[in-house]
Amino acid sequence: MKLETVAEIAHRIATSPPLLEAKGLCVDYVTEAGNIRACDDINITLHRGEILGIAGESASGKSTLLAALGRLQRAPAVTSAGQVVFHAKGKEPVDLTRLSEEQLVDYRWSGISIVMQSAMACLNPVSRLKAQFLDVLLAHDSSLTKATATARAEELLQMVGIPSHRINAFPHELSGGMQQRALIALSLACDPELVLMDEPTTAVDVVMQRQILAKVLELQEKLGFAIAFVTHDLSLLLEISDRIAIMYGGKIVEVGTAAQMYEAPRHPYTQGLRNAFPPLTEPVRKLTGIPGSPPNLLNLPQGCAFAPRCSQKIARCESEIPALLDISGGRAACHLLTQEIPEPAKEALNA
Ligand SMILES: Nc1ncnc2c1ncn2[C@@H]1O[C@H](COP(=O)(O)OP(=O)(O)OP(=O)(O)O)[C@@H](O)[C@H]1O
Repeated sequence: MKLETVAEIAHRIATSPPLLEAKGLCVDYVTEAGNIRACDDINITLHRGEILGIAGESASGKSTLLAALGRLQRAPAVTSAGQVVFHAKGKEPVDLTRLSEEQLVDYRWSGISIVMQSAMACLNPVSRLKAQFLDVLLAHDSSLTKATATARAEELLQMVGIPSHRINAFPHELSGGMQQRALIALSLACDPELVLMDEPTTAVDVVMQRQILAKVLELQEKLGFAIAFVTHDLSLLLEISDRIAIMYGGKIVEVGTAAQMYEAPRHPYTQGLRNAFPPLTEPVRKLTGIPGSPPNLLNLPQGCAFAPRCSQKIARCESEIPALLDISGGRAACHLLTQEIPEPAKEALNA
C-alpha cells in the first residue's frame, strides 16, 4: 500500500471534489418522552476517495448520522432539517433528503452502500450467498446474464479472500470473519462511490479485525470509493482515516486530519478520548478516562454539552453553545479556542 505524508493527504482531500455534503442536518427520534435530537446541525463534506472516521462515546449520534447520510434511517428517526447533497458521478447533485424511496433506488448500492456491524443480521440466513449476490447484481443491471452475474459474484468473493466455490454456502456455514467479508464484498457489488461502515469489525476478534481492515483499505485504494467509518475506537480510526470527525451529544465538536487528532487534538473532549485510547503501535502508557458520562439528549445542558465534564471550562461554556469554527488544520466547537484565554488554559489546550 502506498504511504502518503500528512501534507499529501491534506492536499489530496483539499483538491478532491465533494462527494457528499451534510448541510445543517438534524435528525430526531420521535418518542413519547419527546423528540430526541440525535444529530444537531451537522455540517460536513466528504470528498471523493476520502476515508472519514466518525468517533465518539456511545449515544453521541454516530450511527444515526451514518444512516442519515445514506437516507437509511427508519422510524422513529426523521430528518427534521437540513440537506444531504450527493454528487453522483455523471449526474446533477441531488439532495437525498428530498427523494422518495422509489427515487432513492437509483442511488442505493451503486452510489452509496452500507456495511453494518453484524453480518448475520444483514445476510439472509436461509439463502445461499449466490442468490443474495445475484439479487443485487441483477436488480441493478438488467443487461447482466445469470452467468456473468455469477462470475462477478465469484470475483467479488475472491477480492475479499473468500474462495469462489463458497458462493454456494449459506451464511451460517461461514466463520464470523468470512461472513463480515462476504458482506463487504456484497456492499461493493455495484461499484459504489461511497461505502458507509458502521462498526464493521466489532463482532470479530482483533486478528480478524486487522485482516478485514487491511483488505478494506486495499480495495479502497484499488477501486477509489470513499468511506465513512463509524466506531467508538479512536485508535483504530487514527490508523485508517484521512480525516476524523468527533461527535458529542449529537453534534460534531471537532474535525481534522487523523495526524492532527493524534498529535494535537484541540477540543478538550477529543483530548480526553485521545488519552483514553492507546494507538495499537504505541508503547504502553498511562491511560486516563473522561470523568462523568455522556449527556441525556432529552435534557442537554444550556451551553456546551461537554461543559459539565470539562476540566478547562470557562464561564461562557455554561451559557452559550459553541459553534463549529475553523481552527488551524481543522474545525472545532470550543469557546477556549476562539477567544482570548489566560496562559495556563492555553498551555493545557496545547499540551
Ligand atoms: N430507535 C430509537 N428510538 C429512540 N431513540 C433512539 C433510537 N435509536 C437511537 N436513539 C437515541 O439516539 C441517540 C444516538 O444514538 P446512536 O445509536 O446514533 O449513537 P451512537 O453514537 O452510534 O452510539 P453507539 O456507539 O452506542 O452505537 C441515543 O441517545 C439514543 O438514545
